[in-house]
Amino acid sequence: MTERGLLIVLSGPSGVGKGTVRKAIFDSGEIDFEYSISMTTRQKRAGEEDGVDYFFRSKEVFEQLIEDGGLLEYAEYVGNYYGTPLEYVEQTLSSGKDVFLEIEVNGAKQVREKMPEGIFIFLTPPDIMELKSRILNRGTEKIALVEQRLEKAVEEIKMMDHYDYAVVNDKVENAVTKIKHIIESEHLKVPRVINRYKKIVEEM
Ligand SMILES: Nc1ncnc2c1ncn2[C@@H]1O[C@H](COP(=O)(O)OP(=O)(O)OP(=O)(O)O)[C@@H](O)[C@H]1O
Ligand SMILES: Nc1nc2c(ncn2[C@@H]2O[C@H](COP(=O)(O)O)[C@@H](O)[C@H]2O)c(=O)[nH]1
Repeated sequence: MTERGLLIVLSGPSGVGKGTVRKAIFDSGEIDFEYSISMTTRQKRAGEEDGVDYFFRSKEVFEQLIEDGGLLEYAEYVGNYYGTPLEYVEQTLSSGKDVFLEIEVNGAKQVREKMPEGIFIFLTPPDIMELKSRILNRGTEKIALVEQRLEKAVEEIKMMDHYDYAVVNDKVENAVTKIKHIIESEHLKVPRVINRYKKIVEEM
């Protein structure tokens, strides 16, 4: 039987750098995982592509998927829905590949309840002013929305103690190194290693 992949959940306030760090880990080529593309009802930003950055769907389609049980988790975040399609996550983990989720805290809490074997990492900014300047510099949100996201951020940072690991994203390379170590260590945990040996012995 194929060993189930590892579920890696990266949370943290909007603008902290989750996407930047995840892409840098992937581009390093040292850690293999599949990124779970989320679904959202928010408007596409300039440069974003459907099926790459998100599955951009209407509120009606999203609500139907909730009703059909098609989401592993979902949350409403500053006026829009965001959620993780269940089938992709389940199939990919079953095929033995690691899956990486990049989601906000309420969604992560739901995943913790359903898949407690996952690793839950909280990415935090060095301070709130740095977070504000990252969101502003990204230039994707109007000022009123930046303020709303910052208010959310304060609440989200208070939920850090629900996570297994906390990583400060001061410099991208520091956060990348730490998260790579976390993932590598999880793969070295005894139950996983025993499983791997079992498979080798069975194939002998
Ligand atoms: N360590 C860092 N130092 C300075 N700037 C950073 C750092 N990490 C990310 N950034 C910048 O901060 C901005 C936000 O990063 P990014 O979009 O990756 O955040 P995010 O957490 O994925 O946001 P969201 O949750 O809203 O999608 C980007 O402009 C990115 O280049
Ligand atoms: N609970 C979930 N949160 C998600 C998901 N995909 C993204 N997100 C988070 O939403 C906010 C806002 O994202 P943005 O793209 O509008 O800046 C941010 O914290 C994302 O991480 C998801 O599937 N579920």
